[in-house]
Amino acid sequence: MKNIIDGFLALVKQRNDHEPEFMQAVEELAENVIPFIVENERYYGKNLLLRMVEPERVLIFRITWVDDNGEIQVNRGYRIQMNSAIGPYKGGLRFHPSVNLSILKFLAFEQVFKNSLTSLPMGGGKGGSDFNPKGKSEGEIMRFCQAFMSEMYRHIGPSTDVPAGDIGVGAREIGYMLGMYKKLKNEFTGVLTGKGLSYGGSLIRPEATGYGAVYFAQKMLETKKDTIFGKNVVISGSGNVAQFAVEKALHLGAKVLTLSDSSGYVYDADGIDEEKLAFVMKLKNEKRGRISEYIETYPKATFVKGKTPWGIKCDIALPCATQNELNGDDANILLGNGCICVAEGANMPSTLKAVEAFQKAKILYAPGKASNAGGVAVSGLEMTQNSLRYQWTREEVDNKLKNIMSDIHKSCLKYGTCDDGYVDYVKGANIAGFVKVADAMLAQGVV
Ligand SMILES: NC(=O)C1=CN([C@@H]2O[C@H](COP(=O)(O)OP(=O)(O)OC[C@H]3O[C@@H](n4cnc5c(N)ncnc54)[C@H](OP(=O)(O)O)[C@@H]3O)[C@@H](O)[C@H]2O)C=CC1
Ligand SMILES: O=C(O)CCC(=O)C(=O)O
Repeated sequence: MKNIIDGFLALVKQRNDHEPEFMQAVEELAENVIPFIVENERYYGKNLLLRMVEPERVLIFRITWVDDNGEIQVNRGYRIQMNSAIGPYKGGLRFHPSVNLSILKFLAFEQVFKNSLTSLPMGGGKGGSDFNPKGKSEGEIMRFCQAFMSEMYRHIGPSTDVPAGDIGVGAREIGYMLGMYKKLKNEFTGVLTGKGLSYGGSLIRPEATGYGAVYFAQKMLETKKDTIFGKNVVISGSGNVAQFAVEKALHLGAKVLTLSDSSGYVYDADGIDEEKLAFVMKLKNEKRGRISEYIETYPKATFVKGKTPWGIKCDIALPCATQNELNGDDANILLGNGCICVAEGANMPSTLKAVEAFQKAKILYAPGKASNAGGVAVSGLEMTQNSLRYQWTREEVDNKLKNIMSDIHKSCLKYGTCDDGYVDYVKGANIAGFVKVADAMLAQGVV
């Protein structure tokens, strides 16, 4: 089996050399899916995985815009239309200086299986730009978003490709992009999700990824007859996903000890409560400040510059910042400190070595494609509401989100429960995600 997997990975690497993040995501999936394909005649010999690692379409385009000093700026835009077997391409847009083809291809690849797990009819895609929103004025952000959409509108549509937010793209940016799309196409459709409530957005979409990750952690703990109540939780990031992971963890009676951004982390031994969370939301979403400013208002907390929070003793860790933010050494420190559960809010935040360590220790460990699927799931529900020209209540959407997270958890149990009872959530998510996409591809022929 190892030879088959190695041979497959060598072939993929040949075509995608210099794309380490993409290869990491492919390797993690291939380890589980290739043995499954070999054991199942229905999927064997059809080159399904080889087809899935090749994007259906990669769009790379120039974005030009004028900054506040009148200088012409040039950025690179991307949209990876990875797989449309089960529905229109669906996935976020990331605006961050680190954005490149490898990062967006790994995100688009993971999105295919994540979207499949939600059981909603959504294919997988991802896009973005190397534009850095930090320090930009409101006018610059708007002009950049308009310039981005002035090319992207040709390639998307409510039944073709439906982008949303990701790092650096929230409701503000989605609003500016929708405005431009509407102007160019002269139509009001649900072509983007994560919209504001007054123009077709869904209740609970901002909360969905963070809430969903905590719902998933809760489901994992239930398998051990445990709950999140009273647990110490360490969270990284302080953006959309992290903020609502804190909120739901607090609702369920946990104590949250940390938050972070790319400059370091804050540790608050007294716990980040509702009031402190409201401060962080204002700091990050309105003032667009740095997490280090937390200690100016809450001086009992400490700020640790340039470090990640994994050294803080906890029961549960929720990485909610970015890819590869938690390495093998971090994983061993968490395990040494008694951590029993890791649910990823971010996409691929744990390196392969970290995943290996969690699995070897047999703790509850959920990969992002399962535990952070709540965001795209509610995006799918936003698409449904747009098609119906209707808006469900907060409770209705939250209940649907809970049910979807619970069903994803069941799918992981179905395909990931080992002979000794240990649940390999990575295997479960990879195979469950694969099956639906593979069945659709088989039904649609070689296209
Ligand atoms: N939004 C969503 O619905 C979904 C998001 N995700 C994933 O969740 C993660 C967070 O996304 P989201 O909260 O939306 O994004 P935001 O832009 O709202 O927040 C990102 C957070 O991560 C931090 N961060 C970004 N890059 C780095 C880095 N290189 N090192 C350390 N910290 C970093 C940011 O700090 P700083 O401000 O300093 O850059 C910020 O605190 C991403 O992996 C994303 O792909 C997954 C599913 C859905
Ligand atoms: O809501 C969406 O369409 C995409 C969310 C996303 O980018 C993700 O799940 O990583």
